[in-house]
Amino acid sequence: MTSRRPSPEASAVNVGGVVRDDTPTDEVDRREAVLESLAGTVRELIDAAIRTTVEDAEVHRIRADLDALVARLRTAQLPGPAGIRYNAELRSWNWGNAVMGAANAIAPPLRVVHGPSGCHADLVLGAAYEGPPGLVHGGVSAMLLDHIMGETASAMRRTAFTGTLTMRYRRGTPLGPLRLEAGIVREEGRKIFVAGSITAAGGVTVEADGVFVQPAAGTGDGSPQQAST
Ligand SMILES: CCCCCCCCCCCCCC(=O)SCCNC(=O)CCNC(=O)[C@H](O)C(C)(C)COP(=O)(O)OP(=O)(O)OC[C@H]1O[C@@H](n2cnc3c(N)ncnc32)[C@H](O)[C@@H]1OP(=O)(O)O
Repeated sequence: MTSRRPSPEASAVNVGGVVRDDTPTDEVDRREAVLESLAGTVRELIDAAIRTTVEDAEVHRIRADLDALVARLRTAQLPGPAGIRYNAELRSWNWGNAVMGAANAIAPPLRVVHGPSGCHADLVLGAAYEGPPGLVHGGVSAMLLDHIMGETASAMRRTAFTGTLTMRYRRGTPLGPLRLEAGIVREEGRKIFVAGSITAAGGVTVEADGVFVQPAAGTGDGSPQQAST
């Protein structure tokens, strides 16, 4: 580990809940790739743990090995959640985010593409996201739509919190490849109305309407425009 790795304790300045961190962008990129690789393996671990059929004694041995690995990771830890950080170049990173955090193995993770008429994301959900047999858990569908609709509302240039999210589950969403889409319907003052959907091989499975609210001036999180997440 180099001494220039992201080190909030050393260089961070808290700005209203979003943390200024003067780690250079190339160092952030490097560290992000390292943590993303770890998260990918942990994601594999989650899937393997759900689907394993190895005998009990082997499960206990694997658990002991994993306990040792957890202890090694815990030798140097942030004091709390990862939060959102940004540097002077407005490179931002929120590695713990539940939906798109690069270091978060329970995030699918989502890679949102911004286009002229909204956002979309393609992803594949496996066994870790199951609700009804073979189908995506309804809360997971809501989480994914909340995120892509919120990111659409924010357009990477303003803060917008979810005020109201209304879901219509048209039919079961199968585990496997999915597409999320979201677009702004209209804006009224600080309110941004957004529509979103999940599409599987057979068509749309979930539709959502959301009202996202920009907090009144002085009550936002003080974050900058996000150059990247
Ligand atoms: C800059 C960086 C960008 C980064 C982007 C990265 C992507 C991030 C993607 C993240 C995605 C994930 C996103 C997440 O997960 S965000 C996490 C989940 N959401 C929250 O935690 C929000 C909690 N609630 C609040 O903070 C406040 O209640 C908010 C900010 C929502 C409003 O508090 P505020 O004090 O400001 O409100 P106001 O009373 O002055 O009313 C103002 C107007 O708004 C209307 N209203 C109020 N409440 C609601 C409501 N619940 N539904 C519909 N409408 C509502 C109200 O009628 C009024 O309209 P009008 O009467 O003027 O017509």
